[in-house]
Amino acid sequence: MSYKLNDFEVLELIGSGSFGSCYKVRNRHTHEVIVWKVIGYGSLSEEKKQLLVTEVSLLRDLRHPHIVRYFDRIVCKETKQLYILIEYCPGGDLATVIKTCLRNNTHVEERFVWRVLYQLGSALQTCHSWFSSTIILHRDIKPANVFLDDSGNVKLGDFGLARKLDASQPGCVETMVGTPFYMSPEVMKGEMYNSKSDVWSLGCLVYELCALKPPFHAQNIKDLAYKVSRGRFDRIPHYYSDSLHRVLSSLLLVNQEQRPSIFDLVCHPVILSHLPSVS
Ligand SMILES: CN(C)CCCNS(=O)(=O)c1cccc(Nc2nc(OCC3CCCCC3)c3[nH]cnc3n2)c1
Repeated sequence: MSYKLNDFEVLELIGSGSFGSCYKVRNRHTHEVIVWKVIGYGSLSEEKKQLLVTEVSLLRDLRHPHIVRYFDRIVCKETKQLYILIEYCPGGDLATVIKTCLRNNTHVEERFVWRVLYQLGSALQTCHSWFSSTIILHRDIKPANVFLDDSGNVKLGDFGLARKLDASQPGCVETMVGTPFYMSPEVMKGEMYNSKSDVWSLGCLVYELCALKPPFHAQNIKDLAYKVSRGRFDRIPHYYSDSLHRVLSSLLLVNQEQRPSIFDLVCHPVILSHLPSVS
């Protein structure tokens, strides 16, 4: 079914990003609450228009319980705006969770950390799977791109920088993308971004969820690159278990050959042992 703008009532602005603005809207007929991202494409460069087309086409292909669901898009030629209709996540984003912990001097429960690790790992497994004959690299995994539903489950969003890799030419896409603090050693060295770079970023995100700061931080990209290349970081706080520290240390191995794939991660016995028992 294709929608019209008038099928929706705007409830509130959730926030704005480099792409445009994000609104919470209600379907006037079904009363379903969703999000629409409004993107003005009139002044976009051809490259940015391509990024936009990429995000929409990727989201349409990706169906997973831990990836925000894409519903449809509406093009308004008069105003040169694209409305991307996406699943609303009432729990907000992990960036807000981290800020709240810092403000209240609290920390995230280990049970939740394992849940985030497994759920984002299974979302990335779908992206990195070959069955769809392409590999999708998210390339901008960060707390502000991970949202919570109303049951405390996480959903990976914002595939604006994602890229499809043709399975016949496996491996890589261009370099130097994503959040600098989460940039992997290989990307810092100017090598190609690949699926193990997403694994590194996942390790940085889960580390930050525990320590409330990224594993590698510096005042400038040169010092950051040096720290990342050495791969040394403080242990997560001692109220988190050694097994969690060991799993995070494996995701943050400088040598990408030694770093587990997303498939290794989601099948790892220690991850599976922390999943809620099915009653
Ligand atoms: C970076 N944040 C601190 C911004 C403050 C805004 N609060 S928040 O923590 O995101 C928040 C609060 C309440 C509900 C939601 N739900 C939500 N938000 C999305 O995107 C937010 C948008 C992302 C790009 C930058 C602007 C904000 C969704 N995208 C798909 N489903 C979405 N569901 C988010």
